[in-house]
Amino acid sequence: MPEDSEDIATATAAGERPDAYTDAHTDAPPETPEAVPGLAAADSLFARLRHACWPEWHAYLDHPFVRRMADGSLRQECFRHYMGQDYLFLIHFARAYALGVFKSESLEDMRRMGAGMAAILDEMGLHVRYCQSWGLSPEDLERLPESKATMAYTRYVLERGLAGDLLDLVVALSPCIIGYAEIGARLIDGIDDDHPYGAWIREYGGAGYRQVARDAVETMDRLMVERGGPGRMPGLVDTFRQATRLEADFWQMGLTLAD
Ligand SMILES: Cc1ncc(CN)c(N)n1
Repeated sequence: MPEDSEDIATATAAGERPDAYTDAHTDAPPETPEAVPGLAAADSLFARLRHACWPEWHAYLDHPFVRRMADGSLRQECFRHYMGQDYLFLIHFARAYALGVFKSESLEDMRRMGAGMAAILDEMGLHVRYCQSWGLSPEDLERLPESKATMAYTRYVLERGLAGDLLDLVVALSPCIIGYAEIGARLIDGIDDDHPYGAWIREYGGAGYRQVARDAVETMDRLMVERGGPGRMPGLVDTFRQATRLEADFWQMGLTLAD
């Protein structure tokens, strides 16, 4: 997690910056599931779901919001709107992890879900620091009206968790947790000290967040062994696809300042 609040205070929408994201993602789907370097093995459940939903995954990871954040050309207004909504989003995601504790059938799963909730609450420190640099308090953030994209995504995940079992819930959560680690890993390469979105990139591209994502990959695999079977795959793919589409919609909400 970045300690450097100057990093945050200088996060203004800069002009032209070198494009650090040009070879980030190809839209040609790989023939078989691929490993995600540093995050997931090719035969992991996450890699298989990512492969099954390749067009949606590509649209999420390579969204114009991400490209503009990478090259520094994203308008600060868009970033602020996104960060405010993301604060509300994370409150609901913390609730979803708490639901995961409730749905757990072993102490191991309870601990994992509890640790996931703690990681989400820690992540909100990034949002608080950014918003403080813009003169906003955490209370101001909590009072923001929730956008339709925030509501749609968070309620979808909570509903999957309520209607399904813990495996359904962790699959619904996975594009959020693991997708940002994949994006962060791509953006952090060669990033300048004065990058306008450096604090965000260092948060999601850093070792701490990568470990959170690795833990999520491992939990998914373990639950798939315990509760999965070939009959589960179509439903899990559907959940993963919907959550991934809702991630892309969330970027779009930031980019268009949608309410
Ligand atoms: C919308 C969204 N997706 C994912 C993350 C990373 N936990 C996030 N903060 N916001």
